[in-house]
Amino acid sequence: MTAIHPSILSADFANLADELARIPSADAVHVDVMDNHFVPNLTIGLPVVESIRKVTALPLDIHLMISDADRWAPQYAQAGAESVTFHVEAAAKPAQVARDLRSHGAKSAMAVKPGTALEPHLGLLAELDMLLIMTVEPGFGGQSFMDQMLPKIAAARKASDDLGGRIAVQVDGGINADTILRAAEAGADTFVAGSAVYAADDPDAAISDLRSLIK
Ligand SMILES: O=C(CO)[C@@H](O)[C@H](O)COP(=O)(O)O
Repeated sequence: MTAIHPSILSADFANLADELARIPSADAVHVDVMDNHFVPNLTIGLPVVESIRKVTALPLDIHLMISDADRWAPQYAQAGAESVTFHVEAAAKPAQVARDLRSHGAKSAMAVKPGTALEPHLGLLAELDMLLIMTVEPGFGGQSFMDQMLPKIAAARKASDDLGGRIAVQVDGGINADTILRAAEAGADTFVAGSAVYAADDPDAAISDLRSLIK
């Protein structure tokens, strides 16, 4: 099973309800929360996520690019997110964060930046439902896919398969018609696409086009 999660980072933030209505076939909406501390960019926080929850029936896939994930992550689960991704680099007790997310009814996911090795953190897999392999430096949309992350995607796939394939392998950054197949062949099954979807005249058609490339 594969899934396409459009990132609203490339959408019009002044018209989010309309922008969400343009992607009815998305498997989930990817919401990038940035604090200008963990990453050098500032986007939205909890109140906006709560408002988004009210205007779309699509599942919310929250990607926290914020410091102190231990404190904030559970609140996004309480806001109705289907999944909450925290960065392992930003969590003091990642296993506890993952448990907290699940206890609030959300899937728990852990992200690693391009420079962060995956192996030291594989002991957390039992607490996780998804691994996010960043394929750009987090912070901005419209960057180029880092091919050097392909082995890390493959390692995440193997780690998931060793546990029966239960854990989704998400990729985020530079996913478009030129790169999605490489990421899929390396083992990714969940694809975040921002500019490739929202720069298109018809974002929902762009989702279909991406889907057709990995079928
Ligand atoms: O988390 C991030 C960026 O840090 C992403 O979710 C971007 O929004 C993806 O945008 P594109 O690379 O697809 O334009």
